[in-house]
Amino acid sequence: MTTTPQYLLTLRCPDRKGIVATVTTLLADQDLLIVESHQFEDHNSGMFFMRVLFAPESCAPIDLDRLRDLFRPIAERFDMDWAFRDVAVKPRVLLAVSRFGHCLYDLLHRWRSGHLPVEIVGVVSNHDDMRSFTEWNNLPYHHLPIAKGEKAAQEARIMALVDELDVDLVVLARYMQILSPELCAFLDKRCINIHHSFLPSFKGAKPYHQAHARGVKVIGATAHYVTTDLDEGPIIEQDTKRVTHSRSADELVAIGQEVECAVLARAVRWHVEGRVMLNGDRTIVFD
Ligand SMILES: Nc1nc2c(c(=O)[nH]1)N[C@@H](CN(C=O)c1ccc(C(=O)N[C@@H](CCC(=O)O)C(=O)O)cc1)CN2
Repeated sequence: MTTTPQYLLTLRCPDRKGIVATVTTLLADQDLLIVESHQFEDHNSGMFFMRVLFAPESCAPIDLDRLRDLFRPIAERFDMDWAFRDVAVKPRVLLAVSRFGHCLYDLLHRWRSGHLPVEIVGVVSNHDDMRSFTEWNNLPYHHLPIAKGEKAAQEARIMALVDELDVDLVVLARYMQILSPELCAFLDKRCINIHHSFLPSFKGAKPYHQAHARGVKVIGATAHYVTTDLDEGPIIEQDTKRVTHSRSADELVAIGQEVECAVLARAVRWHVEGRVMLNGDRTIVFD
């Protein structure tokens, strides 16, 4: 059964009268039907954000470059940062993992079940633990260990892989290495990490043990874009789970894994569906 082609417009610009009217008039003039539309004005920054999913009335594919040419004068008039994309073109995703596989298993299950609109092009790791599971999923496994003092060389191989595989998004699915400022800059706005705490609490490598020592009654997980400042990147999604005094640190680890998987999967899906827009050090999520 052929599905109607769908396209996405995302934009941000200084807020002023007539943005929505002008954008939707152009789409209507081109016989394009709006399927879903979200907009938000940030009073503090005076910036306006918009996401429009649209489809051709004719149900026939459109010439996206022609639409871009028609839209460009509008974008210049409103000083927009904008992008059109064909929803059928799936973003190419590279997953990164260390020893804990729960987020990797979950993402690959959702992908194989058709619940994640991406093309997973491989898995990279500084350990060999997840090779068999990855290759069982018919995906290439790139084992890039970090020899003492060789972090820069290992990161250079990661950057080369990202270019070779034409990767649109790197997902740190419990990749337990701190990325250098150079790698963060190379992956700017296209690298999502799952941190196993309800940020800003308990940054660093062992948040569940920190949480247990603090005696918290709620634990959680946070998906965020990766920046040089550890666990400080713009937050995309968070969730929590109540816990009691009776839980050991290891039990918190087990309870938290469920939350990590759900939070990371939502953040990745929203990112690849163009539902996440950066607003300074924060995000706007049109879910
Ligand atoms: N530049 C960034 N790199 C990474 C981030 C980030 O936000 N910015 N997030 C981490 C993931 N993470 C927590 O979510 C995390 C990973 C690793 C560590 C850490 O201290 N690692 C040690 C080595 C630990 C080991 O070998 O097991 C280290 O790198 O020296 C803290 C937090 C991913 N990277």
